[in-house]
Amino acid sequence: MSSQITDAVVTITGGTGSFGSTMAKSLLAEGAAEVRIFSRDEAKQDAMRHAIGDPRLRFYIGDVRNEKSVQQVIRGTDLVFHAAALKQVPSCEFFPLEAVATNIQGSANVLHASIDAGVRSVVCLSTDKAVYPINAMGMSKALMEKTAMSIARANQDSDTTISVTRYGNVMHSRGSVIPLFLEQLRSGRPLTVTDPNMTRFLMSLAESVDLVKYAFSEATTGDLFVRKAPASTVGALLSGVARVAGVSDHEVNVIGVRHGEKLYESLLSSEERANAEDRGGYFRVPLDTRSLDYTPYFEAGEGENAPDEAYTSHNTERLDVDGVVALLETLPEIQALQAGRS
Ligand SMILES: O=c1ccn([C@@H]2O[C@H](COP(=O)(O)OP(=O)(O)O[C@H]3O[C@H](CO)[C@H](O)[C@H](O)[C@H]3O)[C@@H](O)[C@H]2O)c(=O)[nH]1
Repeated sequence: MSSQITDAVVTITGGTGSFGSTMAKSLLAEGAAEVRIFSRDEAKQDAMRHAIGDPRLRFYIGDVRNEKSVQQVIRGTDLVFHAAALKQVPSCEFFPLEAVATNIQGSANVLHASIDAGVRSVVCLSTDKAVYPINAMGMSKALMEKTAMSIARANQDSDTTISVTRYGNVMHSRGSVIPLFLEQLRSGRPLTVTDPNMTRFLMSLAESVDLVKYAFSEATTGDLFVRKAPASTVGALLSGVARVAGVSDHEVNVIGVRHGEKLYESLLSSEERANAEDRGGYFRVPLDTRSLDYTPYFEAGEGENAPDEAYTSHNTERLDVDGVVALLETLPEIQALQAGRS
């Protein structure tokens, strides 16, 4: 794996986010020749430049919607991690065409530019919200996946391997529920809980970086990878967060399910799971290589595997409060919080 990174030129689209900066540090530590950060916001780029301070880190202002800017950063690149996206459920709900432009059309720009430039491998980041999508963010990510797969199918003889990774909620990510609960506990406000029985997959940022690297080193073009992950109810998560914060007595305010929100998430649909290869810690769903012959879709059966049960946050390994606490205590942010208290 390292040998593929050593001396490589890597582009990370949407590279100033928490995924991008963690991945960039890891690539630099593994001996990448150059890591190109492609994003829209010069202030975030400046902050990252100061925080990491490595001359091999190069910054490109641009937008995945703008083909020219994408072509410019990708020229001369060996590997691409495509993380740029509109990810917030409400903003995509209000502005779905913006999600189409960035998440679907922008991804197509990245993929075409990568093939044209002879990039070795492109990994596109997707989300559990793309499975049985109910909101515009998930729908646009589902279509990004389909776009990636159709471009992979049409370019199987090219030098470029295209793959997709899907992961669920990243614990303690910006704007997510764990920092919100911590802030509510710190300020003595009631904890706002949507539905204590709702479940979510739990994954750390380090694990999401591992999944993307796994896809990069293992993929045949058109593969989709999912990392198996435990889940918990929001009720158990809340109790776990309170315990690591050292708060035993707190008020809970049940606010109800938010717009566009599911009771549980799925990482694999039932059809995908039936066709998935179980690789221990990961599932690999290979490309459906059917040609442009429409007949098998409409008239003939193909003896495919019968649909299995979907892989969801309701039926994966379920952590109780002790399990949630053990997982939380592996996060650097929680370790810093606990160190500050002792
Ligand atoms: O005040 C709150 C906020 C959230 N939750 C619950 O906590 C869980 C996690 O909520 P997050 O907001 O952390 O994560 P979401 O699954 O809702 O989705 C988040 O991650 C997505 C990426 O997958 C998008 O970025 C999205 O906009 C962002 O909210 C959910 O069950 C939610 O109902 C609460 O109980 N109380």
